[in-house]
Amino acid sequence: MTESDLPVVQLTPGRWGDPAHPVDLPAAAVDALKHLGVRRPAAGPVDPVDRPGLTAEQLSFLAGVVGAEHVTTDLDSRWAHTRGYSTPDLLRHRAGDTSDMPDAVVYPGSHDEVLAVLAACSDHNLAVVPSSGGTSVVGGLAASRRFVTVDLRRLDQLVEVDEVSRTATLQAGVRGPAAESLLADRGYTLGHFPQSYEGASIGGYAAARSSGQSSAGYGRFDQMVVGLTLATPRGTVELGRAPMSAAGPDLRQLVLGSEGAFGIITSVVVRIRPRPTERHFEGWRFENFEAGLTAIRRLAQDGPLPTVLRLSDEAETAVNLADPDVLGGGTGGVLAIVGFDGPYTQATADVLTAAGGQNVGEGPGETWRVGRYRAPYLRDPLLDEGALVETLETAAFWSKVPALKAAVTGALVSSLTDQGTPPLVLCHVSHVYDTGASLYFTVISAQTHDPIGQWRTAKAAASQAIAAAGGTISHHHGVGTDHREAYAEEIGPLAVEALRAVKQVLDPSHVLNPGILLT
Ligand SMILES: Cc1cc2nc3c(=O)[nH]c(=O)nc-3n(C[C@H](O)[C@H](O)[C@H](O)COP(=O)(O)OP(=O)(O)OC[C@H]3O[C@@H](n4cnc5c(N)ncnc54)[C@H](O)[C@@H]3O)c2cc1C
Repeated sequence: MTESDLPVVQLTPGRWGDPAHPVDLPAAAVDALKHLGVRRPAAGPVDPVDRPGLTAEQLSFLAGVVGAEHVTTDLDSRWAHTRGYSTPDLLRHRAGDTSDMPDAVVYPGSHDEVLAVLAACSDHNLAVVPSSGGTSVVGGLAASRRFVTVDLRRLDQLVEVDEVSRTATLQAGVRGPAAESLLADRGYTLGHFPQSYEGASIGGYAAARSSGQSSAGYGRFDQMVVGLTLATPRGTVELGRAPMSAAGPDLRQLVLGSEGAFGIITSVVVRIRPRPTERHFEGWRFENFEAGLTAIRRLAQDGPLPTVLRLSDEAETAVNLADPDVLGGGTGGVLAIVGFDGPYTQATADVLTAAGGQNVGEGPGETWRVGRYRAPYLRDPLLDEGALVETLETAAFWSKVPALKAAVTGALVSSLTDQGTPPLVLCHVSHVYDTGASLYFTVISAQTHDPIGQWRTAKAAASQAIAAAGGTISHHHGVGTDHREAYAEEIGPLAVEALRAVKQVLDPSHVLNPGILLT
């Protein structure tokens, strides 16, 4: 089975993934939670109580644009569009917290309808939050004032494939598996497989600068985009006349990562590649994280890079691999996953061997490949048991990666231990470049009586550690509302002012995603 065979999952609010295929916690995990002092909460989820919103009559101007059947104000639709899938989002959902609920959901069916919705909302001073897949984990779907959600799911077409240039034009609402399936019918792949693949969409990948698990071979999503169309309250911006250009700054890069603050991306032109005819995934064992880091840096800098390259630290290796025999019968050590779309590259294996790696075969690689979209399903049963579980990510230049890892781990451990809930912190290198890499952390501890505040405190400590150690506040999740202040500090006041000036031109009424990306 490949990614093009996977179905689009209709996400249910407040729980990740396909409700028809939940994941039970393995017994070993339940035991581990006891060691962390995790206790099942007494109270269960609370149903949301509707709060007075805008009425259908007040929103009739939207019905005039998209048709009454494409504007909804009912509680179920609005609740389903309330926030995304960070752990604080899920906890607020369980608490029945409707404070960030949209007043309506609008489903435009074309670029022109998106333009008309934006113009109408500007005229009525009504804030707009675009939603493509709705999988944001950085508070990217919760505006700071009353808003309508513009759900782009009706923009679900593969518009064009240019086989000579190897590009495809995809509309913003095409979800990951649908894009892959549409391209597979023509013999192509996009090669973009984030762990949220089952639910996330083309528009969200572009808006939040997503990076997929095959980034070593296919690149980040922003590297795949060669053109895009942006609807703004003032009209259309079309970018990407040629693959590369020296005609001024590359404005595509200004839109990529703008998270709906400058406009709504309605379609993108992406680079595509022929579908691979074979795939191989295998595990490599290294004595410790530092040795593994040196090995994967060699591949990233001197090649040849495989398609998938990730390296777990000791803690993550121990948790993910219940069977130590998988690591060649050795005790301890760390595991790297190395995947190839296309023929196996012996030269890659030679570099890893020369750097002290031991090939432990296809078993761990296949286990990872088969389970890679199931891992996030574990979060909900962990929360049910009373665990606090959340992830965060960052990136830095290679020379700073070891100190960054130590600083973030230390900050999380001290903050959560100080709160009486010592955590387990797992880490892996998730994406590599010739100049640096990204680190992805998973944190598990018992919940306090206020798990949202508990995580806010721990995340603040981690964010400070990231800044002090020279990392970025986000490698691929984006800014949203959660990282807004840290992002402003990272780029400095003059750069923030420049972004505000761009917003002022494109969105003079400030209706687009207020409070997201920028204050
Ligand atoms: C379990 C899980 C695993 C994840 N794994 C990964 C991963 O491996 N890699 C990764 O990169 N991310 C990952 N994410 C984060 C998330 O999936 C990505 O940020 C993704 O790019 C969001 O896509 P989306 O279509 O769901 O966007 P949305 O959540 O709908 O939107 C994201 C932001 O962009 C804005 N926006 C949405 N559509 C548009 C548009 N068309 N034009 C302008 N602005 C728009 C929204 O208002 C919001 O601020 C994960 C999330 C979860 C829950």
